[in-house]
Amino acid sequence: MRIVGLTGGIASGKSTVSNLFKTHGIPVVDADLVARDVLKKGTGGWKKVVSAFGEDILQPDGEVDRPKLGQIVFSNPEKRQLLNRLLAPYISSGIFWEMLKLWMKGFKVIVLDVPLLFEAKMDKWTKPIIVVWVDPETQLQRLMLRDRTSEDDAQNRINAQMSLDLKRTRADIVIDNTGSLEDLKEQFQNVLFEVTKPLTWTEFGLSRQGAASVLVSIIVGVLIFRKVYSTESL
Ligand SMILES: CC(C)(COP(=O)(O)OP(=O)(O)OC[C@H]1O[C@@H](n2cnc3c(N)ncnc32)[C@H](O)[C@@H]1O)[C@@H](O)C(=O)NCCC(=O)NCCS
Ligand SMILES: Nc1ncnc2c1ncn2[C@@H]1O[C@H](COP(=O)(O)OP(=O)(O)OP(=O)(O)O)[C@@H](O)[C@H]1O
Repeated sequence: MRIVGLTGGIASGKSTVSNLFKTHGIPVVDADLVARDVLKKGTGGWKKVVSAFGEDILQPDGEVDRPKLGQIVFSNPEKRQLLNRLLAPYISSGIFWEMLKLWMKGFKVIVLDVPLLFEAKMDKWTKPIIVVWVDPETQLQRLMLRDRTSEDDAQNRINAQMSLDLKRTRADIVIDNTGSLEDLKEQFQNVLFEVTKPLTWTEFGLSRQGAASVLVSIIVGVLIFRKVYSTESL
């Protein structure tokens, strides 16, 4: 199985690119959605976060008040690191289960959309790594427009991540999303071509079909060995 890493900065356009992959039949594991699930009321992640941050971060219905928690962690690096530490094990196992489901369905190429791919050191599991880059001013404007936040809040969120310029140096493929959606779709065609190239032997071995071939080869090998051995001992 080929595990493609998709990352970038906040509001750089990862979800927009993810949607393009999905419309071309390539499944995407979205780390933001996994992170939402592990923070739902009553889950292990929720319990850890409530005991560390207190019940003040809860809405009247007991769910986490996400904007409120966001205000706290995006303006305070220590609290952000604490939240990351508490949720990281739940997020990684959530991503693993999503990948396993896709593996069992027989998908040969999947995309992991993880905003913190480098920060969480998950880049070592993915190849190629795609970074969706955007120029800083466009990023700020798109973030403020999408989340209807102030410039200060938006800048805090941007500063909470590794810089996009650094991320692009660690990419195999860079998508420059500063232009229009049409520009993006044009670049995406080349990306799709790269990502859907025939699998390498290692990638094939990691796919369900590859694992099944290895298993069948082992069974056939054992049967031949037993046949040869039993004829020889006659
Ligand atoms: C703080 C929370 C509650 C704020 O929720 P909110 O709904 O406002 O934002 P949302 O989850 O949609 O995230 C939006 C974007 O913020 C950025 N972001 C989220 N968490 C972090 C973080 N810990 N550090 C840096 N950037 C982050 C990502 O680019 C993400 O795409 C939420 O982001 C959260 O639980 N974060 C910790 C979990 C995490 O690390 N998520 C990233 C998945 S790898
Ligand atoms: N090329 C583009 N032209 C104009 N607007 C765009 C373009 N690409 C994305 N956008 C808009 O910019 C905003 C951010 O894009 P998107 O939500 O895809 O970013 P993201 O990287 O997934 O963000 P996050 O890290 O918060 O999940 C969205 O409102 C989206 O519609």
